[in-house]
Amino acid sequence: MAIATTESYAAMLDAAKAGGYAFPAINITSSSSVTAAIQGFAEAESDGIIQVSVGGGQYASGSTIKDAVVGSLALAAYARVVAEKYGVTIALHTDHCHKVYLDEWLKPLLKLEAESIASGKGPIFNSHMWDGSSVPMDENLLIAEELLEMSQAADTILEIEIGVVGGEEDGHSAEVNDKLYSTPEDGIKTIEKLGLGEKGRYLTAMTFGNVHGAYKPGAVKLRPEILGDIQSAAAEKFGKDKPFDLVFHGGSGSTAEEIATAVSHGVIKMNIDTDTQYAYTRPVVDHMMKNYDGVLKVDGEWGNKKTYDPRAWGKLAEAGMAARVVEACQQLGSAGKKI
Ligand SMILES: O=C(CO)COP(=O)(O)O
Ligand SMILES: O=C[C@H](O)COP(=O)(O)O
Ligand SMILES: [Zn+2]
Ligand SMILES: [Zn+2]
Repeated sequence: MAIATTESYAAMLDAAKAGGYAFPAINITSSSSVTAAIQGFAEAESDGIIQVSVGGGQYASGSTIKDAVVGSLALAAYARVVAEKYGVTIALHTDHCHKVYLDEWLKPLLKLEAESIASGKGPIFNSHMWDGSSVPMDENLLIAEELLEMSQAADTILEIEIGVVGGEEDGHSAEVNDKLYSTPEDGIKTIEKLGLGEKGRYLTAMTFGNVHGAYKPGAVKLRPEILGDIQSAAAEKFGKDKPFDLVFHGGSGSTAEEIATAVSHGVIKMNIDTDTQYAYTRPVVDHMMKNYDGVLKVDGEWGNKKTYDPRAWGKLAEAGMAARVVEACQQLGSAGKKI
């Protein structure tokens, strides 16, 4: 088992929908965080999803280079090689692509993937997100329709955002307003434009108060039951039970109950970044503080190479992040679920 194929990714998503569980989708930005996420999935005996944001791709290309396509391809290539060693299937995804990044990031990736398919090779990523939250709904769906067509040529699944996820994502900050909560009308409009799979499979991030980042309890009002209302209205209109394959953004800091309710309404992918970032950094801070006079050359001493070797603290970081991935798999019900 290794990086998902088109078929095995579809099987993962179908199994999650039928089985009432969801996969964590973990943001990765470096070879070390790719390893950490996959290690976590392996420890949980769970298949999973890793994803690159435009900022993550820029960083991975080299912080002075900032080429999101190069960095995304580099992370995918690294993941493809190392994932072979872990007994789980990992899907590769790209996260929020706003309109301003379509031409420099998502469309070039989709074109490269279509070429790869046309020449008989497999896809590179398994799915990509178009984030139309900063344009009017009609334009969001129009662009989604175009990208869904491109996704078919690339053999990838498209994720869309209906409503607005709050907080920040690569410089895009959303104001807290009623768009944080999607409506049944939004759901019906989406299916009227994009169909029920016959134009290509898509995942939908319907918003229910989601916010990127982690906040003190009470600051974020998640209303996951909204997802049930949207699924029911669409089911009644189009005659298909739970027609949406839903995505939960801003997974960090959510309670087990909020997660369970969202999953019960058809969430099959939950994005986690802030909590896994913290889980990666926390053990490094601990290591540096405990080994202060080893990682530093204090008072003319020579420090201790064994403590400042980046592998010494890197593996602690990876273990910390992996443990948070295991927790996510347990909360989402994907632990022990492998295709
Ligand atoms: O939604 C996310 C990535 O798209 C992650 O959100 P958090 O950082 O709140 O976990
Ligand atoms: O969009 C939210 C994800 O956490 C990605 O974050 P980023 O844009 O800072 O890389
Ligand atoms: Zn968004
Ligand atoms: Zn998000």
